[in-house]
Amino acid sequence: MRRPKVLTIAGSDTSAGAGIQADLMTLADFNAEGKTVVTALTAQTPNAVFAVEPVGNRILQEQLSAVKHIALRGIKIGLIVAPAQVAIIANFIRQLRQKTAAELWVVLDPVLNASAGSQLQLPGTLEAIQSQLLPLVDVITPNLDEAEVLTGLRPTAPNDRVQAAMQIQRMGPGSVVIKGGHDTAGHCLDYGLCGQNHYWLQSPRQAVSNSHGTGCRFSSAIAALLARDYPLKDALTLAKAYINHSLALAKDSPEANLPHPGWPENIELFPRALPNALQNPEPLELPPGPGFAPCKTKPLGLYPVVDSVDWITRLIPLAVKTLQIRLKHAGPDELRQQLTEAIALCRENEVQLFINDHWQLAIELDAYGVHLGQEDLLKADLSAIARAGLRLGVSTHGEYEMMLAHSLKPSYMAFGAIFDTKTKDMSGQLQGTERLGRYVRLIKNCPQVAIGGINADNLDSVLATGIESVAVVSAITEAEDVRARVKVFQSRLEGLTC
Ligand SMILES: Cc1ncc(COP(=O)(O)OP(=O)(O)O)c(N)n1
Ligand SMILES: Cc1nc(C(=O)O)sc1CCOP(=O)(O)O
Ligand SMILES: [Mg+2]
Repeated sequence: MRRPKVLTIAGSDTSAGAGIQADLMTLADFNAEGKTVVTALTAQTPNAVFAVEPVGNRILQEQLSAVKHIALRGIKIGLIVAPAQVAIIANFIRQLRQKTAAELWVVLDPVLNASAGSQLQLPGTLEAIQSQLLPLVDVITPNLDEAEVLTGLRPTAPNDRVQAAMQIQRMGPGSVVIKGGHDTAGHCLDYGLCGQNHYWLQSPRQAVSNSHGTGCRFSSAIAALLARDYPLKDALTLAKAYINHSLALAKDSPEANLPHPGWPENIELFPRALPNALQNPEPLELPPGPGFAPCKTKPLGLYPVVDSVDWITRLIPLAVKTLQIRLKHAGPDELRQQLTEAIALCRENEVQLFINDHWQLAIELDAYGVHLGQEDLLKADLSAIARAGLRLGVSTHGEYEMMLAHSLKPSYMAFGAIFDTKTKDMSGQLQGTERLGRYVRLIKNCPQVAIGGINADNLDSVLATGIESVAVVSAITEAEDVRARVKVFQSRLEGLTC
């Protein structure tokens, strides 16, 4: 799917800073093809609304009929001005869902804040949205004012944000994103309740004289990204980076529209992912001191991940310089014995050996490095790993996890799973080469490794992204001729650095 089709159902804004005009430009920035259904005409500048006129029910219905045959992957809903409009739109979504088995994401930007709401909406619209539309919505993106209108509680503190999101979730939407753009602290804290998972994103507050249209852009970006099969946590991360970029480029004029800056490509403008703002409203802290030791060999090159000392013994004579031992089923005695042998063998042969998961043993046995997944990362004593001089490699699956890992300045970051793999269930976490290319361009000063489903046949497409190291399991361990397979990988990877 190159350019998924996404419909925006919203009001027209004469200033083009918000509404359907801003939605279309945002959808284009995220490579989605926009379709439009107009709910109202407005006459406005970035800072004043002069007139709002709802379109009649018949023309609203006709517009929806005209797009109902399009294979839509996403719908973004913005301004709705009358209860009758809510009923027509809800009916349209119900019919579309009945008609097609394909996934259709519906994102609602509720445009409900008390002051604008009183100017823009007819009485009964809010109640109609709550009773008829919310049960059909996948993601709702209220700001603090709108969350307060929906729940009666202003969710200022992180815990209130969770409570408010849960309350809104009970009204129907599977996911609730409470935007922190109106936070008064030095940072904005955005919170996503996605099913039962909690995601927190922190960005420095940017004071601009006109932030008109940020809500429209944010929700349109999310709709486009969901339509492109991004998981919601990654869509949030990218949508926030987009808003941050737009605000950073804003002209200091109340009349100037915020720019549409294109796909986010500057890591400095990405939000920081916080593991759990309830326990700790700060980003994961870098361990004090010099941080994690760098890897000696850069790039890591071919990086086989194996499950025994036997495999390490076979691969060392083939000039493999980076290895990982990944033991998932060994009991404590066998684990200690295998790791002790593997570490000694690799040290003797100047091979960089990473221990998967078992960071305490890795420290105790003075290993070269450890590799941790995101969940282990939150439980591990990162300062102890850094103090002991061990390298740290971190798994990431998408932009949200990438931002969590990036704040730690690890010795390398792994991006996966690039392709489907039989070695581990990675469903819902496949990245593909287009996304891999974006990670490679974003992360400038940390060695990078791609993993997941990489084999001799698809290696060229992986290397075309600019990645210089690949971690593989089955491509090596299931090769008929291991020596020949290692050579294939080595020659293509070495070719990159010649
Ligand atoms: C290089 C590399 N990248 C990713 C992984 C996956 O690690 P993790 O997320 O900890 O999952 P398990 O390997 O423990 O199943 C890896 N091992 N190596
Ligand atoms: C262990 C593992 N971790 C992944 C991740 O994306 O984090 S993918 C993966 C399996 C890699 O095996 P193969 O090379 O056989 O596909
Ligand atoms: Mg692990």
